[in-house]
Amino acid sequence: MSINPEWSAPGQGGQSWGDQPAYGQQPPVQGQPQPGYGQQPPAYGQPPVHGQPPAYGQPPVYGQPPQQQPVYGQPPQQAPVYGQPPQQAPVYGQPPVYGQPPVHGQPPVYGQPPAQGQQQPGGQPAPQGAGGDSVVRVVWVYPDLLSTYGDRGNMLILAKRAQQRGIPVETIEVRSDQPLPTHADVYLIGGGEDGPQALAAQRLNADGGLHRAVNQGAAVFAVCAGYQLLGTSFFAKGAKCQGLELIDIYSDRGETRAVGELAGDVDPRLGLPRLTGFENHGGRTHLGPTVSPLARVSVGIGNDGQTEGAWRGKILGTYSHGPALARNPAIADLLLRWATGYDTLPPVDDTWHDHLRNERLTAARPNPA
Ligand SMILES: NC(=O)CC[C@H](N)C(=O)O
Repeated sequence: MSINPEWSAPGQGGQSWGDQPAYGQQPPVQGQPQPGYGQQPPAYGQPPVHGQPPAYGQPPVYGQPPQQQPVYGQPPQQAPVYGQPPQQAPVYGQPPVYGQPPVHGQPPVYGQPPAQGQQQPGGQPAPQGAGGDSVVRVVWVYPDLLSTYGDRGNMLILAKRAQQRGIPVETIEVRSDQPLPTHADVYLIGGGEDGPQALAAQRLNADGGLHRAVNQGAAVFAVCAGYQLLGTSFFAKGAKCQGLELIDIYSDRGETRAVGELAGDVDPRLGLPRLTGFENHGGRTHLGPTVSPLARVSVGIGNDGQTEGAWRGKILGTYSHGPALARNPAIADLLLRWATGYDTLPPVDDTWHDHLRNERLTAARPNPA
């Protein structure tokens, strides 16, 4: 992936929301199936045997009534009867709603069977993540080098929120002396001190697995040191280090260390509530024209006191620890939607996340205007 060498100077470029398409309007990633009309829900378990009714949880067979995929915490819905019209007719031009069959041209909703008559032999494959099947695979990259302020929680929250929806999920922790698997759907990279951060960047560049995974359409969520090393360069222990060049950012050092609460209003195209987190970093990050800031800072420093984090496609970086996905569960759901191709996920109980968010956002002291 090439990076535009003519980056704007800090504070001049990449500071607007840019013209990236919003989620749901992203251009297709090469080699990735696009969810749409006539697609099947993800397959679970074994393929059905010819002449046998499909077992619970298996994909529907053409000519047989599709069965409802169960959703954790939801009562099973009645499967449509062959020869009978579906109970709810899809409405053209309406966004998909959980509990309704998929609409032509719209991504399907997790847990819904295709509507009767939409099932086509030889149709499009089911929406799926970069791993090529219905299991969402989450790799936690180098926890032996990059894991500060509870970054492990990001993996736990992501897995928990998948399980709560009945989405099969596999978590894989990959140490820095192991090759990085390239078949996963989401890669999590945590924060770290300068020395381990520099070593992690060297090893990730030598391994090449993260680059291959991104080219195959995997999502990346990176925090602090992990965020900095996604760019072209960063500073560690006073030395300029080569980054992964996966996004159009670079980092230098600030005059002071940024330590404390971090909050901001997220790029509206991502459809997320306010960002909240804890930051502790010496680096300052500058965005080129091909990435967008994740948020506009209202509390703390983030990239440079104005913007915080960056995103492009399915790569998202932030200075927010906390862990970030415990404080911002909507980001976890965004990653799950990117991984599964589903536009909508069933809601889950966010009571404790909301308590945490309210408490932290209330405690945070806004920057002077
Ligand atoms: N918390 C972190 O990940 C720190 C990142 C980096 N070492 C810095 O100080 O900027």
